[in-house]
Amino acid sequence: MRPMREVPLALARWEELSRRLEGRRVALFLDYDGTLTPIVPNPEDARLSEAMRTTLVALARHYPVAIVSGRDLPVLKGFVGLEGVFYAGSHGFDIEGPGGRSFQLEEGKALLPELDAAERELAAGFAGIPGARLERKRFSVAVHWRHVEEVRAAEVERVVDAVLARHPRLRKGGGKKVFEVQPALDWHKGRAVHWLLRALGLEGGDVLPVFLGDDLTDEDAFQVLEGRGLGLVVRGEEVRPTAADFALRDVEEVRQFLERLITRTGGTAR
Ligand SMILES: O=P(O)(O)OC[C@H]1O[C@H](O[C@H]2O[C@H](CO)[C@@H](O)[C@H](O)[C@H]2O)[C@H](O)[C@@H](O)[C@@H]1O
Repeated sequence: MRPMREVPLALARWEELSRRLEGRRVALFLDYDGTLTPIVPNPEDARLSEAMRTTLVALARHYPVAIVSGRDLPVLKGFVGLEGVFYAGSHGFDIEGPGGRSFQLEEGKALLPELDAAERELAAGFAGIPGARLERKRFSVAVHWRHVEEVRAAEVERVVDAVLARHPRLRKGGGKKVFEVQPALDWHKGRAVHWLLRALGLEGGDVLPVFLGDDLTDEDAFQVLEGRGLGLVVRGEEVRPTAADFALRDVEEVRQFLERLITRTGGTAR
């Protein structure tokens, strides 16, 4: 891990980066919010731009592509809406892989009634906090506090912690002005990337998995790929430490990076 600002910018170091791709079969794993779409005030407004959609269509012709997100799987598929791309929702607990193969973590399914109970308790707890908003995904409940008054933000976390104290088999994750209440299991985006690589028959040493993401939950994937693949962090204004190898400044740089992958000479198509 190193400070975000010390991570070299991918586009500025393109020659060096593209040498690491040479002779390898590249597989792409892309986060959604903050990576393919800019962060916006309301989750339902985070729509893919036409430019990014066009880029993804071309990308998927050249490389295996999976979108790995904290979003609910059906919502994610609806937003992206592309065939020939694989999808992992609920932070990797709910996957739609190649050949119609799907995966839902069994231990996670067993905890769904507990998640339902926590969701009800969270809703009751937030009744008195204007701006707090719940977003239910199959395997997690996002507690958005972006629209909560600054002075009351700590109250949101207290409600989440109180609910979790009654549900020790659930845990709290973090993100951009959001807490995620999810099964306390050893499963995350990095494990989902492994599952997808296996399902795609891409476990060999000639394969280079490349993960692009902007948030804390993407760090699990960067760590899993350390020494094995490449991690690119979309850094925005953030200053936290990261395990990523390279950085991109924003969503537009993500698109430019993906375009370079499409057009690079000697690229290893699938
Ligand atoms: O793993 P991701 O694809 O990055 O999803 C992470 C969470 O993203 C969404 O929330 C965040 O983006 C919203 C839209 O820009 C923003 O309004 C919100 O404040 C952010 O926290 C999504 O709503 C969550 O379900 C995802 O887990």
